[in-house]
Amino acid sequence: SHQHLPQMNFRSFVEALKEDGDLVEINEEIDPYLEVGAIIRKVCETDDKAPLFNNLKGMKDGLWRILGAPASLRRNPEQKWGRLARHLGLPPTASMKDIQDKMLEPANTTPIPPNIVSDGPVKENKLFGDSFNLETLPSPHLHQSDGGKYIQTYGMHILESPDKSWINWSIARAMVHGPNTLTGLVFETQHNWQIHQQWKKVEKDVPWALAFGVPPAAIMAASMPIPDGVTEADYVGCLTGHAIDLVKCETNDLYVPANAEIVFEGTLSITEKGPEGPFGEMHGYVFPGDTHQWPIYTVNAITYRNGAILPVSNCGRITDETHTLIGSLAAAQIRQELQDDGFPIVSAFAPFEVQVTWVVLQVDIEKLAEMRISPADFRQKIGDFVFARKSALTIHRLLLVGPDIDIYNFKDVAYAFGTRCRPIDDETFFPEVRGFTLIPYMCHGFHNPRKGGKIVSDALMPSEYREGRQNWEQASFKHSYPLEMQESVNAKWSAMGFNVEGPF
Ligand SMILES: Cc1cc2c3c(c1C)C(C)(C)C[C@@H](O)N3c1c(nc(O)[nH]c1=O)N2C[C@H](O)[C@H](O)[C@H](O)COP(=O)(O)O
Ligand SMILES: [K+]
Ligand SMILES: [Mn+2]
Repeated sequence: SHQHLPQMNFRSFVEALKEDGDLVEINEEIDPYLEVGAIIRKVCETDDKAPLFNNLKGMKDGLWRILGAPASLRRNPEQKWGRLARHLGLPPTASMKDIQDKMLEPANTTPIPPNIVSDGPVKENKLFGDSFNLETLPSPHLHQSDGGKYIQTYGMHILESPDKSWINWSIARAMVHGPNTLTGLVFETQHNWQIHQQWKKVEKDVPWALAFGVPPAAIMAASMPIPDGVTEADYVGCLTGHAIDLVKCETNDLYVPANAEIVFEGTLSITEKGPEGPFGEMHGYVFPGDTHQWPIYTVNAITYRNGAILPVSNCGRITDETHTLIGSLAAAQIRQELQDDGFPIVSAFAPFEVQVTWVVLQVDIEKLAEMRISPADFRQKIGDFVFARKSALTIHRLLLVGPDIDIYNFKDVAYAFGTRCRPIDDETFFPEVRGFTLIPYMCHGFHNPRKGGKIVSDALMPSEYREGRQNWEQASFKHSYPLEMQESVNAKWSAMGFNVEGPF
């Protein structure tokens, strides 16, 4: 198949999906009120092709088409992660481990700063002041009980620290608030919150840009909790091997990807707030009427490409971008930080079946045995380290497993959790650490919504701690029969008349 260069722009990414047969173009008129959302939601729940809506009710002056489910799953098990792989120029058969390893390549390497250009496709059309109205643009109303039209679910917020030492790119939701205003989450410990705090100190509203349809490698970095102070643009340069082209905004001194589909330019208020939410979120719930006050973004200008495409993530029940990206990339970053601190962790993944509220950590049991550490001490050390870090903001359980478990296969994870982790005695509780309020058992549960509710569950067994080995065999086809027996049975499987399908 075509070996794609790292996707340096959103359009070639959409073309790659089309070439892969992973795109459904919808040219009949679709209503951005619920109909777009319903189609994207069904795509996410059935791992179907990405929908490209070319004819939205209310489209005007080329604003806008919509691409749904930009980084959700493919049904074909050989290409389960293909849509994510295409974000990074990896082959569509890449594994999640390949994708996480690729996203960690720039860690601890020299950054490749962006390339400043004077023009680009994103400058093909420009609207200023009252020549646009966010309330009449075809912004999608994604879930029936959402508090507003969530125009921003897969765009990239661009914020610069007052001292210009740090430019952060990140995804955070935002909904239409007025003709030229949005309200959106600015969540404590996130980098948009950290920078917002810095501008509060200098008592100035935050210069802001929101770029939609950015180079796919950029939106992956925007979704990843890379370290405080690291400029995502430099990280993306490492990721793709070449400097990313940026062009200056019309109305402020921020820079945006020159080939972005759409850019909003404006300010993020340090004083004004407005009603935001509820929103059908990453854990699969909407609590009708659950509206809160969050900061107001003011849009002063819109620039956009001809035929501009707005990418939309309609999140909720699995599987969508909040699972494939928030879970997987937080897990990758947690792995990196544990390894940098000398912990014997091989890989990490947030299972979709628990709406990415856990991270499963694969432990190198030979190294673990050399540490001569008790289970209680190891759990305490790991929990104290991880739960104090921003990268684990969204994670409430760490599950420790040995080498015979495929952490990307929940059947394997549940098998280990259900049989090797003795409730109470093999678990360590963390009631004092920062909690993730978005999880329903936090914000709508019985207890403190901001603190505690985190745990390390240990599915490592005594022989793994003491001898660095597993003193059992799985009673399974792969582990209870000599390899030649497995091979001979597999060789004659279909001839015997068994179903040729199957994971073997
Ligand atoms: C991929 C993706 C990531 C996020 C979100 C979405 C998608 C699709 C929404 C669909 C919009 C839903 C919303 O929950 N959302 C979201 C969010 N983080 C927030 O603080 N607030 C949010 O509203 N992240 C996660 C953040 O993007 C990551 O935590 C990232 O690490 C942040 O960047 P940084 O602060 O570390 O630089
Ligand atoms: K980020
Ligand atoms: Mn960041």
